Amino acid sequence: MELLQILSISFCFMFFSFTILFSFFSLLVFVLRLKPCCQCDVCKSYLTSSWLKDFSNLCDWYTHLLGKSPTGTIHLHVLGNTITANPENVEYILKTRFDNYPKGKPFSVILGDLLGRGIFNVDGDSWKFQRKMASFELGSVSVRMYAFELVKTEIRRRLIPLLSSVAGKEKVLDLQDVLRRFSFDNICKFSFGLDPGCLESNLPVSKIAAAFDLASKLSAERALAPSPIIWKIKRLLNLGSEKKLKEAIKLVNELAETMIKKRREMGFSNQKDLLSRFMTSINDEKYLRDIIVSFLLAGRDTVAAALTSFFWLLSQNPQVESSIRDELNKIMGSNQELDSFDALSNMHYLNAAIHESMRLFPPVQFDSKFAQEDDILPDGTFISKGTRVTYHPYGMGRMERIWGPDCTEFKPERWLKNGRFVPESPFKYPVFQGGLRVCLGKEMALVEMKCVAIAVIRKFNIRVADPNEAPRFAPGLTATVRGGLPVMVQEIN
Ligand code: HEM
Repeated sequence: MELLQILSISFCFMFFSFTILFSFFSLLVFVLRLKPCCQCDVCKSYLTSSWLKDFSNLCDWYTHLLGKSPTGTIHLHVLGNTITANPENVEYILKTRFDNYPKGKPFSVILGDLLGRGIFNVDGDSWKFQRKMASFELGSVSVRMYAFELVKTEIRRRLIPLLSSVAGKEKVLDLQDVLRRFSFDNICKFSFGLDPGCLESNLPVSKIAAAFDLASKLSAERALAPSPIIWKIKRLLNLGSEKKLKEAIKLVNELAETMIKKRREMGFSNQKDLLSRFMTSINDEKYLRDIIVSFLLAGRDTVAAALTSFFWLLSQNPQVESSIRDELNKIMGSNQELDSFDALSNMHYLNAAIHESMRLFPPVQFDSKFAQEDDILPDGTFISKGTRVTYHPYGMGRMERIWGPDCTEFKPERWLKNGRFVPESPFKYPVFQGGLRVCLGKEMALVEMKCVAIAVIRKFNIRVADPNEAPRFAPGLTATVRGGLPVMVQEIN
């Protein structure tokens, strides 16, 4: 007994000594890695957060710096991050030298606990395999029709009744929350054939949605730290935000496992959803869980973010809203509901308004890669091996040299030629990324956004409760407005 006690005391002593030594050593590495000698204004401003005096969003400050840079490229030395808003550089990174700019290990470590080996977090063969499977599924017309029907059902059964229930009642509704619930239900139905019912009229608390939100927020916050050492120590000691992250991921895992189990019980061989397709060729439960989580992330927050800023912009620009109404009246006549998928392709003005809205408010505001080898970007910027290279869709959408002097105005007309929508180069407008890893859900997302826009604009006037307040974003993997988007709803007679 005594021997056991002595052994356990010695073990505890050794464990704590090791932890303290490790923490001390890590702190030393952190201080050295911070490059305190970098006294440039940008780094000082980042470290002291003094940029907050002039800008309410980090991406607005970056946009300002990118606009001032003659090359459209800036450096945040303390983060080892080169940020560019130069379309030639973006094409070079995403297409020409794709192999030299993978997601890289630092990124996959930051998001690894949440995303595991899911498509967003891997390079090489594992990425190729998932991309091939998912693009086969998402690329076919029949699948888009299936998505169209699912979205229409969610609109008819849940979104419209919910908006009608608050219409004209002087009641403030958080539209961002409603849209997140809407897109969560859709992506779950589409990807897994299961309906979480988040947009039921009593707005139930969804454990998986809440755990998922917290996990993606805390994972994204890891990337904001000047050194990974801090969160790694916290993770090792299971402290603070890392403790919360671990708990949230545990819940996500449990619920994802339940989804896989349910799908198995229901049978998957004849189903149309993505999970069933993957289940026919993958037996590894952990891998299936990672795929599920990646698709939730891909399809939920992005669409909700895009629609939230779309309705904010419409409420600031009523002339755009009435031009959309005119187009809908012309194409749909007196029909309240869109009956044919093909009619969407004739709505050029609506398509232009949606693209224009994501130019100013891209759901993915920036995206980083890591250089495999030393390189020189087309604008002459030297990139050393291991550097984080970030392209910045938010900044790019607001660059005068790309979009002209009216770049900050919301003008769908800039996308139209003779009344027809004309797309832009994905490297000038990398909202869905571009090159070899271009978004696989782009067409589906556009269908979903158009269906919501049509249904809501034809039936309601949405007015933002505080129209003078510009969106302020919370740190996260996708753009999320702090405090949501409080709106008032009126039904059109
Ligand atoms: C407005 C909505 C959307 C936007 C703005 C958007 C944007 C993006 C961006 C920027 C990426 C690149 C991310 C990276 O590599 O780091 C991406 C990748 C991806 N997106 Fe989307 N997305 C949207 C909706 C969707 C939807 C609805 C789905 C699926 C149902 C989807 C599926 C994917 C997948 C699977 C990838 C990974 C592609 C790869 O790595 O090869 N996206 N998306």
